Amino acid sequence: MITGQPNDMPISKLTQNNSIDVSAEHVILGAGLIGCYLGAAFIHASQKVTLIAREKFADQLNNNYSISDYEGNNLVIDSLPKIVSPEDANVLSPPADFLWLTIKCLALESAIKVIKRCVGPNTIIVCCQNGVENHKVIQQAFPDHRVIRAMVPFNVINDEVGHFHRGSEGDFVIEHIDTIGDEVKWLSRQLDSAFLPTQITYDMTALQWAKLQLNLGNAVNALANVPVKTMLTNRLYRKLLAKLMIELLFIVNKKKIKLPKIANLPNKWIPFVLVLPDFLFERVAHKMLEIDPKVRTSMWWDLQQKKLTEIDYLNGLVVSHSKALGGESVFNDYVVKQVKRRERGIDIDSEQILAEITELLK
Ligand SMILES: NC(=O)C1=CN([C@@H]2O[C@H](COP(=O)(O)OP(=O)(O)OC[C@H]3O[C@@H](n4cnc5c(N)ncnc54)[C@H](OP(=O)(O)O)[C@@H]3O)[C@@H](O)[C@H]2O)C=CC1
Ligand SMILES: CC(C)(CO)C(=O)C(=O)O
Repeated sequence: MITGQPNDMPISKLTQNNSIDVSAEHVILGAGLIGCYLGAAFIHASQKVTLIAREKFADQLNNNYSISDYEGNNLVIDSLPKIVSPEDANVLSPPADFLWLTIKCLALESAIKVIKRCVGPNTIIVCCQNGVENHKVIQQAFPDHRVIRAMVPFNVINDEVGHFHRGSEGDFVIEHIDTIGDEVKWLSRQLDSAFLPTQITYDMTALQWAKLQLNLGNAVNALANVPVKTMLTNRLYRKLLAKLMIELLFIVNKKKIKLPKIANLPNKWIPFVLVLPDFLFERVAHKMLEIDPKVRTSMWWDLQQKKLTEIDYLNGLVVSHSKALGGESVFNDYVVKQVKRRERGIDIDSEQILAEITELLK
C-alpha cells in the first residue's frame, strides 16, 4: 500500500543519525551484481549480512570481496559474511529481519521455495527488481508478510573476480508503507553512507515508472553492444531512446501518474533533450554523460552471459500497457523483438541495427 504523500514530493531524505544504533539481520537472496554490492555496503554500515549464493559465486567471494564507486571510494571486506547455498537456506538462524531479493524478475517465481526457507514470521521482504510492481508475485505468495520494494538507480559492474563497482550516481530508495514506517525510516538511516546514499519514498509505483523510463534504454544498450556513454554520444540511438520514452510517457499520462525526478532533468523533458544535435546535447545533458565509460546495462550483461533478459518486464510492459490504453508502441515492440532474437542466439550486428533504426525513424 502506498501512502498518500503529495505527489510533488514523493521522496523524503533521512540522513540524521538515529540514537538506537543497532544492526539488523539481513539476508540477501541473489549474489549477483546488485546483491553483492548491497551486501558489502550493508556490512560497511555495521549490519549483519548473510548472502544466499550459488556455488560459483560463493567461491569467487571467498577469494576476494570488494566494492568501489565512481567517486573513488574503495572497500575490501576482510571478514566475509555468512555465505549459504540456496539448498541450505533453511539452516538460517536467527531468521532475517530483512530479506532482500536481488534476483532478476524472471527468477522471482522459482525462488519462492527458497524464500520460504529464509523467512521468519516477522521478516520484511524487500524486492529490488527493475520494472513496475513485480513485487506482487511475492506478496501473493507471502500474504502474511510485509513485502516492500527498493529502487536501485545506479549501475553495478563486475570488473574483476569478487569486485563490484558502482559506475553511476543515484540514491538507493526504500518504500515506506504505513505498517512499517518506523522500521523503514530506521533502516534508511542505518544504510545511508557514501557507498549507498539512501532515501525513502511514499510513492514507489510512481518512482518505478520513472525508473522504467530510464531502463527502456537497457535494450538499446544491449543491442548497440557498446558502453552506455558511447551509446549516448550516438544521436541515432538517442532518437530511438526518445521514441521509447514517449511511448511510456503516454501511458503515464493516461494513468495520471506524476513522475518524480530521478535524473538531472525532469523525466518529461528527457526525450526532447535526447534528440538534440550532438553539440547541444553535450552541453544541455553533460550530467547524463558524466558516467563511467565502462558502464553497460544489466540487459547487456544478461545477453553477454547468454541468459534470458528482463525485456518482457521493461519494454514489454510498455507494449502491453500501450495496447490496453490505445497507445502506440512501434518502437518498444521493435526492441522487444530484437532482444528476443538475441536471446535465441541470433547475432545481429550493430550496423544492421543502426540501418533498421534509421528506417524505423523515417
Ligand atoms: N546490474 C545493475 O546494474 C542493476 C540491476 N538492477 C536490477 O536488479 C535486479 C538484480 O539484477 P542483477 O544484480 O544485475 O542480476 P544478476 O543476474 O547479476 O544477479 C542475480 C543473481 O541471483 C542468482 N539467483 C537467481 N535465482 C536464485 C535462487 N533461487 N537462489 C540463489 N541465487 C539465485 C543468479 O544466479 P543465476 O544467474 O545462476 O540464476 C544471479 O547470480 C534486476 O531486476 C535488475 O534489473 C537495477 C539497477 C541496476
Ligand atoms: C542503472 C540502470 C538504469 C542502467 O545501467 C539499470 O537499472 C540497469 O542496468 O538495469
